Amino acid sequence: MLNSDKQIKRVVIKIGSSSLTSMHGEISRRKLENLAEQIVELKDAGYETAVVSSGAVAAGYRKLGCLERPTSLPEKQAAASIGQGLLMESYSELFLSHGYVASQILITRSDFSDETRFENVKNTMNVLLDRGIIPIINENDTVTVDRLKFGDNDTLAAKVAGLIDADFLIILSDIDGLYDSNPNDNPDAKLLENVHCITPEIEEAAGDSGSAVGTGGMKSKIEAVKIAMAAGIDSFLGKAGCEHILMNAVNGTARGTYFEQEPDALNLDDKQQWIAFHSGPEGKVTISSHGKNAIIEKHEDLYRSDIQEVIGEFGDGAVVRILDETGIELGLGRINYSHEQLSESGTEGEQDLVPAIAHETFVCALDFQLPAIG
Ligand SMILES: Nc1ncnc2c1ncn2[C@@H]1O[C@H](COP(=O)(O)OP(=O)(O)O)[C@@H](O)[C@H]1O
Ligand SMILES: N[C@@H](CCC(=O)OP(=O)(O)O)C(=O)O
Repeated sequence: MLNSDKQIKRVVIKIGSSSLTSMHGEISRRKLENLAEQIVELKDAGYETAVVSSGAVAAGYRKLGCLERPTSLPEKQAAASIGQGLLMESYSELFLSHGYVASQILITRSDFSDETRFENVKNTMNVLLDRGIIPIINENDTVTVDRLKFGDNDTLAAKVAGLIDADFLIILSDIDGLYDSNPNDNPDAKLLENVHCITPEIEEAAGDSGSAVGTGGMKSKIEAVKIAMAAGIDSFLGKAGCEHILMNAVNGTARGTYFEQEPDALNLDDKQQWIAFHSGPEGKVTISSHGKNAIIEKHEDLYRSDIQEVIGEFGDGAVVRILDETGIELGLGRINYSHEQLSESGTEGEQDLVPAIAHETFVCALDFQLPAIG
């Protein structure tokens, strides 16, 4: 049940492979029609909707000649290049029959880690949404290498939700919500209807995928929810195929799990979200207890004189991890000096002209559950 009075206008809907395809590696027309009708129901009611759709590999592997979902990267990429086209063809045709235009956006992680490309994707999506188009987003599977992948579309959906300042993230899966333990292992697992904070117990309960086509399992859905929460976006996790699940989800009455932050929770602004989730930190700095006190307790800038050790190589403007004297990670921030400049000694006066890390570019690990950043 959604308790807050927050107005929902812009919604990101993530649809997992199993919610779109049959067990035999083909698009399920019945499932897709049902989903398209539900998205149209939201559009007709005035919601702006962006869809993050998985299913490219699952929809294409059979036509590639594989009997089951392939595991090698080239075969997955080849399957995706078949399946993605088929998926888009179906989405376009179904939405057009209801008077809506669909568009395709394929992105890679490097499109998000490059600030200019990040802005471009954002501007493109905003134009599409403002004009009533339904963007269908997926990872550009055919060109990404494992090391540089988002990896799963759950976290991609949460990052897209943050990118376009969505009000609500709906994750549709083959299960009707988050259970207090993995239902594949425990038949007595109970559905959690409302979650306000991702606790270690929840992380523990979230297991891997139970299906032959899903990839992320509940683990990646919880990672996604953490990203959405940090951006101030509430989420819902429910089962695709249930009647009016999307409309009921935005109305707060659907069966499933609602992830809703406490009203006084801190949120990251756009620039901090980029630092936290997209940048890819390039090095580390260890700071003094004086610096720690300044940036964490007093919310002040950090100066060169507070930096005790520089680890790795980075240019000025890079995002770095900030550690305390004992090596505990305090957070991430944008550094205004290169590693070489920091290693040079300067006079006191020069050191304090430009802060090493301005407080507004600091993302505190104690305030936000920062997911592992690759
Ligand atoms: N605590 C849990 N609660 C619910 N489902 C869980 C949990 N832990 C693991 N799972 C598994 O995660 C699956 C959903 O993830 P996944 O198969 O990747 O779906 P999708 O293809 O929709 O992304 C569920 O069907 C279930 O088997
Ligand atoms: N980009 C991949 C999806 C990967 C993925 O996250 O799948 P799922 O766990 O079903 O949401 C594809 O389209 O096949």
